[in-house]
Amino acid sequence: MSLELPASFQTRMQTQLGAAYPAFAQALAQPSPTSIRVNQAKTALPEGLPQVPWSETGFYLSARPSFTLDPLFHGGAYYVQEASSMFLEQALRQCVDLKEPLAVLDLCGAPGGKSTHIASLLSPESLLVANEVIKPRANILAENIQKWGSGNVVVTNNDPSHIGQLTGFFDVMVVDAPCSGEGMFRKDPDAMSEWSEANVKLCSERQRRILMDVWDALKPGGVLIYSTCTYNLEENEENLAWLAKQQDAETLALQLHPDWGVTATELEGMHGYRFYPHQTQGEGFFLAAVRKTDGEEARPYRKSKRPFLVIASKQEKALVQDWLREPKFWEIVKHKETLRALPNAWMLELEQLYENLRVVYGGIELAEVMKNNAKPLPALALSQHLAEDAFPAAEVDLATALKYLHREDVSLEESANGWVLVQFNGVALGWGKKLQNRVNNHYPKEWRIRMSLDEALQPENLAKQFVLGGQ
Ligand SMILES: C[S@@+](CC[C@H](N)C(=O)[O-])C[C@H]1O[C@@H](n2cnc3c(N)ncnc32)[C@H](O)[C@@H]1O
Repeated sequence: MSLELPASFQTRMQTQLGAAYPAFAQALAQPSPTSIRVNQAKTALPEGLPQVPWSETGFYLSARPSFTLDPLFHGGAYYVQEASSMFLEQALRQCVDLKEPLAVLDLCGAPGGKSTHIASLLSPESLLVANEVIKPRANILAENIQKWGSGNVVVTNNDPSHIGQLTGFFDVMVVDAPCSGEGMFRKDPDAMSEWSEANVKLCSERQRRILMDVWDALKPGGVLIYSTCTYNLEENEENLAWLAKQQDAETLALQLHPDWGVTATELEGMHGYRFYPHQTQGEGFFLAAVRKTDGEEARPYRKSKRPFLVIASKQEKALVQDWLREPKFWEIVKHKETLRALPNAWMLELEQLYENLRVVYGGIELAEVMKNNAKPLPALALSQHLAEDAFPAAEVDLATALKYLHREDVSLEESANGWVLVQFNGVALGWGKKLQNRVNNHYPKEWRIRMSLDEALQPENLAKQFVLGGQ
């Protein structure tokens, strides 16, 4: 495969890389590597897969399987993520004390690669706000957050300028900015057809606006991690140098292992890290960690008279009290018919978020309550916090798991009547309700597998190995 790179992009890269340009161009003609990041809260790390060097839970696959046909993918046991972007892990581990309870923002969150990664790295006592400005993309982010199952995450759908009004709210902010996508050319040829000099300029200006809009929401002393998947200086080093002129900001140096092949860069005292496909096994990527050296502290938040979060009644709480592993950790709130669990320690901050932002999803959606009856919701099935004995589980084979995820009728022979957690290889997929002579499939319509399963259900295909060794 050889890519027809835009002429002025080639000229730019020749200037930037000099003698290394032919190796770069050659690497772009190779297929892009496939990698996944494993959710250790749901499954063990695989044995025998080559590791992404800068991530403890990142692994390369030798080929790209049909992830849609792997139930563990739907169960949030792993996330398919480009390897270079997993370098975020190094920035967080090296610049932030992850044992502390932190308020963290992922500003440009959809579809959720970095948000799910951050959620796994934070302590359970932390709070992550995963934001996405484009509504349909915010819904996809919310779906992936529910499947990952962390619980201490709120998904919002706001413009950076709205979030910027939460002065001094966040200890850490990740800005994985929309960019011209030069680093994605071999993976996503559409990025190449949309590339132009004018678009690079437009992206750079938009990134500056985003950084300025959200800056006030970072605490003084807090860390902002800026990343793009593009190579040009305008969207990377030049933006950081510009930021340092506008605000009290300095970059933090990261320790690199020489084997990683990551390139350290510097412009006007601001440091960044570059991933080139001829030097690292991954796509093009840029990252810098910035510390805010001065600025306004958070103002004390005064709850408004009408609370935005309504605490559930004693009777309502009693319906779900045995469903979570550590009930004391959570506060149960009610909105319309829905009961949700939110981390107790963050209720004041959550009140502020619900008052000021458009919250698409928060905490763990537990149940819909009707006439003193609680119907468990999909997010609870996929939650890392579901109490083990709260519901009977039915382990199903691959064919049944796929039919369940396709929203077909399935039979769960062994289980008693009532709500049953459908699971594959020990990973929960969702709810079934067993009645006298049938099972109601409660997998959400919006999440169902849409492709035909005819071919996948052929015995020879069912026998194939899956990504994490299940079958
Ligand atoms: C590089 S993608 C984020 C990928 C994501 N962090 C992940 O790891 O899965 C950039 C995101 O920024 C969003 N975006 C576009 N314009 C924006 C703007 N003006 N302000 C903030 N975000 C924007 C896009 O919708 C897109 O989801």
